[in-house]
Amino acid sequence: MASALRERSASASIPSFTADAFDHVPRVSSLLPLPEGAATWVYTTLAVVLSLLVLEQTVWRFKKRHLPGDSWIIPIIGRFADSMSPTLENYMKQWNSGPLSVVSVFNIFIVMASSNDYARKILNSPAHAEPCLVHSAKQILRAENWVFLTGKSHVEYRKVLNGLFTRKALGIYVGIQDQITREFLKRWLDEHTADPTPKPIMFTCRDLNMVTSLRVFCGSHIDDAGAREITKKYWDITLALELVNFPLPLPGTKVYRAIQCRKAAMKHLVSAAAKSKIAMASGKEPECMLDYWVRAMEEPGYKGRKDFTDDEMAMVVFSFLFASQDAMSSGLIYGFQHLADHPDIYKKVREEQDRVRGSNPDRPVTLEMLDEMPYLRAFVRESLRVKPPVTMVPYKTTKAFPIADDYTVPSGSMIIPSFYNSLHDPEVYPEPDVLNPERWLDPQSSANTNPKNYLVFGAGPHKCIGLEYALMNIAIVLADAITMMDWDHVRTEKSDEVEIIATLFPKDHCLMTFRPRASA
Ligand code: HEM
Repeated sequence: MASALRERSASASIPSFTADAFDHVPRVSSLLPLPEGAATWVYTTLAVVLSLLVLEQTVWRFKKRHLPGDSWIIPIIGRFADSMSPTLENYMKQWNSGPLSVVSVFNIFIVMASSNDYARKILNSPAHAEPCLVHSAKQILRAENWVFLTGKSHVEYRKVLNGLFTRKALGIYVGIQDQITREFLKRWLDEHTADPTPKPIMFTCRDLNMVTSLRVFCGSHIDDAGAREITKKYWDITLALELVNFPLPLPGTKVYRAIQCRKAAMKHLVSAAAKSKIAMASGKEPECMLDYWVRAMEEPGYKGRKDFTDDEMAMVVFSFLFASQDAMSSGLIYGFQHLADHPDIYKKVREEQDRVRGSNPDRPVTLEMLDEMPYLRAFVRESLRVKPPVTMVPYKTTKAFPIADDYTVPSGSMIIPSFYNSLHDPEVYPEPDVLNPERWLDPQSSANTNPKNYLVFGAGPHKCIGLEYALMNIAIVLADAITMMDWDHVRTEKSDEVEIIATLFPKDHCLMTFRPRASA
């Protein structure tokens, strides 16, 4: 008996690899009561899924090569969770991990370029990379929008549109910007007089900016109800501007809601373009960008160039709203916050305003007056440098892009030049986090002698077309606000934290109080 037990336990502890040895192990098929055909299907599916997962990791490693980035990726979604709630700290970690680094989101291979040289190389290599903006941009703007054009057709389009931002054109817009700003500031003052508790200026600034844009672009060709509808719905577009969205624009998704907003806005913009053509044909004076554009198309020198349909004009105006609303709002809000937090700078900006406006604070702002405000212009430039509204612009490689001697970005990848490190380079901007408008006042300063670092508006063939308009508008709002009102920023522990909603905003949305100016 004892020897029999010994024999049995020995054979049980070290089974020999014969078919018999597995006789006591229940067969998998007996655990899963599947008909034989279905079992084959399940095994095949499992094998295919497993192979795809292995393939996914292998492709990732193959593309990544030696660049900093995850050693393996979360299957299918990759860093989707991070892209849903991006933080500046996470981005900075990524940018500081190397001049080129990689991430994967929904199997989109993404190369981040953080150095000035690589960022500029991407922006200036139209043969290898073109802007794709965020993932949802084509769905929101429509794939045929001019901003997606490349090469010769993009150059031709831009040649016409550049004409909308000449000094002569800006001279028309400045009066509209000044007038709308004053109307809004009066309303802010009334609201703060009725209820002096500090209020976040996030949405007040967004509304001011949207109404200014609509009136500059479309004048009275959009009625107040239309302007209100676009202003109200536009937030849905901002929310959809994540780096990578849920792939399908199904009802209920952010991209779906953004598309509905575009449709509503386009209805008003197409009608505005048609009304502008009628107004100009009847001999009226141009009062907005659309009028100015229609008039330019009627000039004899324009013959033979592209005629724009109402729909095409509306799509251009929509692209301007798309490109400007978030960036301008961010620039404005940080402009208010930075001025309020730096009383010495606030004082200098106000002194300059009083000097230029003399005894008449109600005198409408003109381009010539803005020329006499170098300190304000230096401040706006510096405020945008410290907190650049657009920290990066996604591009897509159209062919393999040999960006470095030891690395070629595969064709079809997303490649993202980031501007933050260029704009905070201590060699060019000593004490880069310090807000110092004076660095722009000395023509020999390293800030002025290294313009290639100032990437707030990008570079290359797609450099921001609205640059001068943007600088002018932020300057006018701050100039009017500092002339008409006294303001205080209520600092919270979140004032210096950054929230990324398409562009950068202070996390507490900047709590301000405004009072009528005590002394003129
Ligand atoms: C503070 C405000 C603004 C900032 C920071 C800003 C920044 C930028 C940046 C970084 C780019 C990408 C450049 C590139 O790919 O190299 C860009 C492109 C563009 N911006 Fe702006 N922008 C601002 C305001 C505006 C305004 C007010 C308008 C229109 C009125 C505008 C219209 C455009 C357009 C149409 C493009 C695409 C140009 C093209 O593809 O040719 N932007 N902007």
